[in-house]
Amino acid sequence: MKFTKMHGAGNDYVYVNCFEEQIENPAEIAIKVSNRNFGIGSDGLILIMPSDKADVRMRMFNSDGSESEMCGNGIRCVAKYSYDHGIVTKKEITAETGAGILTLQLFTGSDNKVNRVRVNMGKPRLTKVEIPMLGDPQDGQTVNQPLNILHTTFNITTVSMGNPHCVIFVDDVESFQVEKYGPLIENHDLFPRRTNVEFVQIISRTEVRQRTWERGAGETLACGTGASAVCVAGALNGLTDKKILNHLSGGDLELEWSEDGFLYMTGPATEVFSGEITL
Ligand SMILES: N[C@H](CCC[C@H](N)C(=O)O)C(=O)O
Repeated sequence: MKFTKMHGAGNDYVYVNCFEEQIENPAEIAIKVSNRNFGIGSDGLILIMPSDKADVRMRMFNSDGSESEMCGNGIRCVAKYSYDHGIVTKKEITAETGAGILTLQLFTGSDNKVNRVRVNMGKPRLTKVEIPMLGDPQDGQTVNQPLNILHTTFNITTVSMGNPHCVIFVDDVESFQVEKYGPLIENHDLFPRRTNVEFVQIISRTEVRQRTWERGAGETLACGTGASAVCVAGALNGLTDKKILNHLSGGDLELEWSEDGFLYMTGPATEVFSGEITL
């Protein structure tokens, strides 16, 4: 199988060009190639596919083999690959994802290769049914609600960007035990399809620092849908403005929850190397 290794702010995936390759068992391949000792090493597998609804289609699989509806860092790299390798020739393209058809603006460097992408991530979904999460649908949005984990009470705000996110604001994110609490919340009964978990320290009304425990992948260096959810959660809680700079462990993302209701994410996309692997 031919592949290209790419990352968005350190959130790294193995990409397969399915305009040229056919992948029969993506979940199994995701587990195998993601292994950082016995495989290629990545946070998961992303397929770049033809679409009859958009310029390209993305399917995304976490390192545990589970498929997600959307991947923010991944879709920027899909756009980069598609332009750099001639699948698309325009600098504004559409991509079919599990979260709907998204519009992306591509920015190139002096080498005419894409290095930054601005994604219209769509509108955040805020009802319990849309997250999805248990609870009375009549209760409306989940903003700053208590959740007890191991005798500690966390105040959670839940947002879907097509995939579920549970956002928790903490005083000191660097010292926070992400690996202790992340999996307990990811797999909590409250979330029938599990959830991604974002731990966020407010730096100012326009700047935050985020660490992420991802559904199906563990702690990653960045999470684009998670950063989008954090932008929404910060505004809903009155802690941030609707346009923020998010410092993730692997790099920075710019987020804006615009007046039109759409969430815009802007960030880097980097190609590391290409190769071939016998599975
Ligand atoms: N683990 C996520 C998918 C990857 C999201 C993240 N890598 C991003 O950049 O949005 C989930 O199962 O919903």
